[in-house]
Amino acid sequence: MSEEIEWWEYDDAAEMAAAVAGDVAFIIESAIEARGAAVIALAGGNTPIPIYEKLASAKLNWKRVTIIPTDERIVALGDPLSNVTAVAKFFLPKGARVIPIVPNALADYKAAGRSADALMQDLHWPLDLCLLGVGNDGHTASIFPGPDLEEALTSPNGRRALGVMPEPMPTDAPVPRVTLSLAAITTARALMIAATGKEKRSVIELAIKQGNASAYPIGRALAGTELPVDIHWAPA
Ligand SMILES: O=C(O)[C@H](O)[C@@H](O)[C@H](O)[C@H](O)COP(=O)(O)O
Repeated sequence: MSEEIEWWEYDDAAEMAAAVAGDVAFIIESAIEARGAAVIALAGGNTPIPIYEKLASAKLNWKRVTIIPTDERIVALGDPLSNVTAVAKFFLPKGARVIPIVPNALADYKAAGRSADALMQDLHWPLDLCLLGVGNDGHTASIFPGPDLEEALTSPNGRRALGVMPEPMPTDAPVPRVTLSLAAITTARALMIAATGKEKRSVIELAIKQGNASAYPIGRALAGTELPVDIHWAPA
């Protein structure tokens, strides 16, 4: 269980974006200083977009930064649902290496997961940062309830990614996914959550109370890390 969970509350999403972008920039700089490069995973979805906008204006040695999405919807690159496409828009022009974890929208989601996992073996682990989003149903990255939940939660450390068929399908993006495993998330050197709205806040609070017994994937992520975790929150 994370020893220290700290909530950071903001007046609005813009204020949150500026603060989180500042923290992420600091982590990237420190990693470059310590190891010559930074490898980070960034959440998909809509909430972090203003954060990425701010972060992209930071003066960093972007050529030394590798970015992967924490999870990807299995759609073609360039599709409006593609998480890496949204992230790449901000950071490719800066010179960062943005890696599509699902370069080809394979029909077999498990094969897509295996291919993402193979691709990730070439990266430097652990991640310097994993920035997580949360769904109103308590999912994080693409660790969703369904037939692959147990595998996502319990796969061993060396398994970085897997395919997931959410059940029920999330209505905003009803497609199978590839996600970082819980092990890949919780072994990151820094873990951060960015969420907005009362509903997500209540889910996270309940998940923290439930700890390792939580049915919410975000609860399992918080229970599975030893790191201090910052939860950044703003009203919707
Ligand atoms: O691909 C995805 O769906 C995301 O990576 C997912 O884990 C996201 O963080 C939450 O669903 C919150 O999404 P919103 O920020 O859009 O509410």
